[in-house]
Amino acid sequence: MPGPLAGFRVVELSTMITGPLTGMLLADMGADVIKIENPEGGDPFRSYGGGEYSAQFCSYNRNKRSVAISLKSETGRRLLEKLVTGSDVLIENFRPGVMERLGFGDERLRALNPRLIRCSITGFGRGGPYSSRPCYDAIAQGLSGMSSQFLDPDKPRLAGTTISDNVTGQYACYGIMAALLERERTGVARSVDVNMLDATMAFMPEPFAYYTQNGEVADAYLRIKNSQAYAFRCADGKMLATHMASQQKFWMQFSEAIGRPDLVDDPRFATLVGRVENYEALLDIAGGIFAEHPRLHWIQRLEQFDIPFTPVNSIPEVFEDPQVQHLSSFMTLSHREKGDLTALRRPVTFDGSRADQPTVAPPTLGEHTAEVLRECGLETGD
Ligand SMILES: CC(C)(COP(=O)(O)OP(=O)(O)OC[C@H]1O[C@@H](n2cnc3c(N)ncnc32)[C@H](O)[C@@H]1OP(=O)(O)O)[C@@H](O)C(=O)NCCC(=O)NCCSC(=O)C(=O)O
Repeated sequence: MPGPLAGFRVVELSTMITGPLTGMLLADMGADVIKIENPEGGDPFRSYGGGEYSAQFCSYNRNKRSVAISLKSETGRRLLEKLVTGSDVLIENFRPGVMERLGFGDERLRALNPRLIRCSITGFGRGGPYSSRPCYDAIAQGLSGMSSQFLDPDKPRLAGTTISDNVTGQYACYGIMAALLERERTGVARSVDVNMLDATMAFMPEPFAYYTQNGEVADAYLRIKNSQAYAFRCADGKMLATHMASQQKFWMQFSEAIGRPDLVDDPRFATLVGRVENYEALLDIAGGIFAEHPRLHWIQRLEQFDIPFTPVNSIPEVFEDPQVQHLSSFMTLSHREKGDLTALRRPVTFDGSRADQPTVAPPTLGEHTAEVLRECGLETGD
């Protein structure tokens, strides 16, 4: 595999999003990631929507190898033992206690390979009153206070995208990278623990700071007002968002762009604080103006006046967006049996080039079982 982590081996015992994302972030950097799956259907994410190659599963498992083997069988245990001995990192996102029951608790792992960096992802940590509960994205969003931050207090909504899961996977990767760097320098391999509750709170430090420093809760509406973000519906029904930021020059240019230079002298809107206080009034005035022309008109006009703005793109529109096309953000992965698949590229490039981006399609269940067993000197059924 090309990439800066080429030569590092990772064993991934993970399902759904958190652990698989962590593994994929390392695989995207060139690590050899071996995902061990329960032969009974594999990662449950595979069968979301039927089949074993769902869009959900494919989003988090490219550039990996899949081994389908029961870790409760003799061969499975021997394989894991060999893999642990020859790997740099082990990622698991089971509930606390599962690794011990499988016979691979901390002490055993350390004894098998003192250089192994073990990364454990849990819902709530390895101890404490909730530690044995099952955890999914919605649970961490609710417990962390994140759900309460979404507008309507009578109907708190979950963020549609799986923010807690994805953020946890990224923090786990951050921990692993730091541990790897330290191990390379000092020879000491540490255990990395990340839990979804802490990760989600760490992702949104502002409401906690705002509450402790100002004694009140800044809800999402207040934050939008403070951030000077506006969304408008244009004449063709399409949405457009602008950001006035804190800079006065953008406000002046905006007033000109919408044909209302007089607003600059309006005392309600003259300062940032005024515009926050009179957010609704400004939204009404500008909203009426945006409703007069289709979105394309406004895109051209706001660009001409150097306003920070964006169309609120639908997912199909993202593919068509000229900047997304310029960045080549998507790539095609080809699988021998499954055909072509469109996938996002790694969002990090080195030396201005995409050349070291690994491009292996997600594996089918057990695609590499025989290959990995052979590499470990084992035969199926041993
Ligand atoms: C996701 C979970 C709720 C799933 O709960 P469970 O299905 O009850 O799994 P557990 O982790 O408790 O236990 C896993 C069991 O599978 C067994 N197991 C695992 N792999 C194997 C293989 N290869 N062979 C045989 N048996 C296996 C393992 O030994 C355990 O058995 P026994 O020892 O016999 O019990 C939980 O794992 C969890 O809370 N994980 C931590 C937080 C997390 O990452 N959540 C998912 C985020 S993704 C997400 O939220 C989202 O998609 O949305």
